[in-house]
Amino acid sequence: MIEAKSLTREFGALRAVDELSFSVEPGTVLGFLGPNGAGKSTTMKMLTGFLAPTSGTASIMGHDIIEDGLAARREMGYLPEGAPLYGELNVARFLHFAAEARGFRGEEVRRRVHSAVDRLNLGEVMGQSIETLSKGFKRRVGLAQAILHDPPVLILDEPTDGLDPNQKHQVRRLIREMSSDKIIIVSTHILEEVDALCSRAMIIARGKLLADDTPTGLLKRSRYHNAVTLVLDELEAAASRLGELPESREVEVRRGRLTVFPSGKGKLFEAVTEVVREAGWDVDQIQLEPGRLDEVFRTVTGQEAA
Ligand SMILES: Nc1ncnc2c1ncn2[C@@H]1O[C@H](COP(=O)(O)OP(=O)(O)OP(=O)(O)O)[C@@H](O)[C@H]1O
Repeated sequence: MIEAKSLTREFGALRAVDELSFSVEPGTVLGFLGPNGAGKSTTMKMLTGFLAPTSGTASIMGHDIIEDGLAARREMGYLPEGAPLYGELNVARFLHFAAEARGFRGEEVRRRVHSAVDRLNLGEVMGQSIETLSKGFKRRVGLAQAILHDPPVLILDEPTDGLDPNQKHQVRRLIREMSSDKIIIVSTHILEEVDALCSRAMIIARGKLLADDTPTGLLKRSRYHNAVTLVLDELEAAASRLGELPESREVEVRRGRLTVFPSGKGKLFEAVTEVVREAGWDVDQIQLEPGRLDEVFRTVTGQEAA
């Protein structure tokens, strides 16, 4: 498992990561979620040994990142922010080099590279230098490098950044496939990624851990959790009629939509559909809301935008 204990990093007067403590078990895809500058990349750099903590430490599969850094790094694959190093190398050469640096030799190097190339669909760019690749291919080469040695821990800094929708889907599927027995930490500011990928999410802002929950648990914190939203022509009439229901606490009309919030008494969705049927309104859409992550994110981080 991974265990971080009061992990802290200062840059001069700035405390980029502030006493972060958490533990993660295998079988988890943990999302680091936070606004720009929250400290996500800095935390990942400390876990992977690229940056020394100012104080605190962490252990990776029992190896302390400070006392036993090399053993800790052997257990990890790391996709840093941006492009892989050595832009002048072609993809095949870079991946062979990375496999050799991981200690593989001969046929095993070819087997490892072939398997990673296959999983990330890199066949067509093997002879191309990394610096001439599109952003999406660069990310996927970086990801191939991170999974070459099939490590139990993967630390992936914005793995889907720069990918088109098809590639995003493919990379998320790969991460999910690998997740059953690994610890995978991904950083993102894409909220849909949390829902699509993560079994647990930590919201970080200004270096501090502000929430640590499952995606469903985060959605439950939303004021829209279990609210009912309707799109219909008779907005005003519906707002006043539905606002009187004992099952409703409040109604909100925004951008042509009417949302009814639950009072906690009885079943709101059933009560609303009953009134709609009786009144004979022409309803285009009706939805029981799971909750809205963007609103939870704004509330938790106290900021306006993700
Ligand atoms: N080497 C450095 N020197 C000085 N300040 C730094 C350094 N690296 C990071 N910082 C600062 O530390 C804070 C946290 O940065 P970090 O890159 O960890 O944030 P992040 O959550 O990954 O943001 P983003 O989502 O934009 O990648 C920021 O204010 C950043 O400017």
